[in-house]
Amino acid sequence: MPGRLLRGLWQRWRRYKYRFVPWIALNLNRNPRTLRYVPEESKDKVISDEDVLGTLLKVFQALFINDFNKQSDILTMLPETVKSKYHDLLSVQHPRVKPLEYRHEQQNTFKPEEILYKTLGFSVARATSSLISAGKGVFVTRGLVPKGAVVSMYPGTVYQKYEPIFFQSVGNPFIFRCLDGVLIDGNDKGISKVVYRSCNGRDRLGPFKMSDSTWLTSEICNPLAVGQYVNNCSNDRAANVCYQEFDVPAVFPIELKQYLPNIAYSCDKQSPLRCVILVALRDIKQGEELFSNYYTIVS
Ligand SMILES: C[S@@+](CC[C@H](N)C(=O)[O-])C[C@H]1O[C@@H](n2cnc3c(N)ncnc32)[C@H](O)[C@@H]1O
Repeated sequence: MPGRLLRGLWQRWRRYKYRFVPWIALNLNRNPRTLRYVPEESKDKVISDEDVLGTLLKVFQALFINDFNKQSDILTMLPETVKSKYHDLLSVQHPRVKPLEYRHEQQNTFKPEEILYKTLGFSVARATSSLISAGKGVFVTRGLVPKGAVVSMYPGTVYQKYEPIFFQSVGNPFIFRCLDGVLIDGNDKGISKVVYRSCNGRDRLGPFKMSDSTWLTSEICNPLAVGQYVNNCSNDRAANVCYQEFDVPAVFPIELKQYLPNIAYSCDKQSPLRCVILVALRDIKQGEELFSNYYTIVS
């Protein structure tokens, strides 16, 4: 009898794909309604990888064009076809400025949040959570997030299952666990910050940055990279976003990698870079706080 019970518990634990380990240990019994069930791993995705890629490229391209006068080192290294694509995009967005003059002109750049709003029709930012003693949260500061939109990204260092994370994980509520056991450390302080910065420096290829580290500062270049601050839903605050994993394809433009807020802990070139994005589960209005579901059960 105890054997059957233990086996049952073990099977349930194996099916249980936890997201935030310390949080689950403390809160599972208190908040049973915050569990999210998905039928099988392959059905965990709410939107297609193509849609995720399309949105990221759209936002990153807009950020790149907005930063155009700071991108000259990168532009000189790009093939002519790619350069002319950006010049075309630039002339559509700034019709009165000739591309060659552009680098020398004082460009009127917009803030990244403004670019996000112009590109996707909404912006998001961190602020004190509407939940008592939940610290910071993430809010829709402008516009409307339509159902199915990529609303945020979960930044951080990506660890494969077998890589050492013990010291970074002690007392760290920002460790996110993917369905396949890959971990993402989204803490912007302490040892986690040092590790991310060091990996970011390691992977730089001349003028090409392979990831963005500005999410560790108050001047964020990629305005989507605030997903680690999204709080967990509760019995009276239903989840309005969910996590979705996304592996960056090999065809991802090298000049746009500077906006990816994730980096691999070890430089194993075999596996694609894992990112986690947050997708809106319904239309989310200006002023609303984002709530995700920290627990996912795959049955
Ligand atoms: C990934 S962090 C989220 C960001 C956090 N609010 C902050 O300001 O650092 C997870 C932590 O946020 C807090 N948190 C998340 N959801 C919560 C909720 N529904 N109620 C209270 N605290 C919450 C818990 O302290 C949890 O360990």
